[in-house]
Amino acid sequence: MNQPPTDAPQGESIVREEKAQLDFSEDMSYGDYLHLDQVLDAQKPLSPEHNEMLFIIQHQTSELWMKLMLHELRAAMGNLAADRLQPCLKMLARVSKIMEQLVHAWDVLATMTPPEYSALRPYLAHSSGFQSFQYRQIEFSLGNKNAAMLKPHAHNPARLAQVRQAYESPSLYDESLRALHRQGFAIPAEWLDRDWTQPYAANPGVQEAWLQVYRNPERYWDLYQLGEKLTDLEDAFRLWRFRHVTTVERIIGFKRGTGGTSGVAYLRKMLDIVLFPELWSLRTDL
Ligand code: HEM
Ligand SMILES: N[C@@H](CC(=O)c1ccccc1NC=O)C(=O)O
Repeated sequence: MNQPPTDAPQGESIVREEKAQLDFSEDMSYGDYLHLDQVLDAQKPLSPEHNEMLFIIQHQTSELWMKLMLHELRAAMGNLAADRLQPCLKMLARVSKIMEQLVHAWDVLATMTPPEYSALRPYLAHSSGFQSFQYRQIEFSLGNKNAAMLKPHAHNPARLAQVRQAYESPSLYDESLRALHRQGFAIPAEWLDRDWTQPYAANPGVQEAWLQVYRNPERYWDLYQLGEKLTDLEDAFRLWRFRHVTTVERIIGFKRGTGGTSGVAYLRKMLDIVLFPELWSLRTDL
């Protein structure tokens, strides 16, 4: 067997030589800064099941990533509204990477088998991801508006106000069309100022504007990049929806959801949603 040379620094001496800070009786430590006492004390299984820890941590980490996604999305929309395209593009790239991270996260949850989940499912009562107020804000910010989705938050006025804010505000795509207009593209007036609570409806004038951008990328480089960043984001979101419904089917089959929906059939309907329609349809005409 290979032995390390006798004069090689060992663990204890490495730490000593590096002069690492070791006393945190007065100083702020790693755990203090990150409030790990709170974060790591927030997993409270209700069942005796081993697999409930996976279920809780999967959802809590997803909610943390969603928190960052909303933070970036809001800032991206602020930059877009102020015609600061470059910072907006950088933030949208991060949002898509977070979404990709959440797509890959399904691999961890998919290690849970149907009998493992069935054992802890009764403890979930009627709670469901359907009631995620951060998820709903993301959907609304991306333009998937639906008044019925406000109802699960009615019992919590502060949360309801946050979700309603996203519901009543222009979406990322609405802001993109306003940016196109400010750069001289003919966007129909009713698409520039409308009742933002209504879902977006595709429009030939909007498609024509994007077509001009995609036919002249060098001339409209920023907007062309914006179009592709939006496409990246919708692409990643579609993958997330697909992994969700497939993971759900392999774990609970066609059982009704704890949130009261039909389950897989409901989630499959969500696969048909198109957030940025002209960015997809223009490709046929290029
Ligand atoms: C065993 C794992 C899971 C199962 C069986 C499951 C099942 C379901 C079902 C059946 C629904 C439809 C609503 C209902 O009636 O309950 C739903 C919705 C939802 N789930 Fe999951 N889910 C799982 C994991 C997750 C994870 C890890 C997340 C990530 C945060 C998540 C987020 C959501 C969201 C956001 C919705 C609402 C979707 C929408 O309205 O479009 N779910 N889930
Ligand atoms: N809707 C799921 C339950 C569920 O998945 C869930 C329950 C509580 C907290 C988060 C959940 N995740 C996503 O829907 C079910 O029907 O089994």
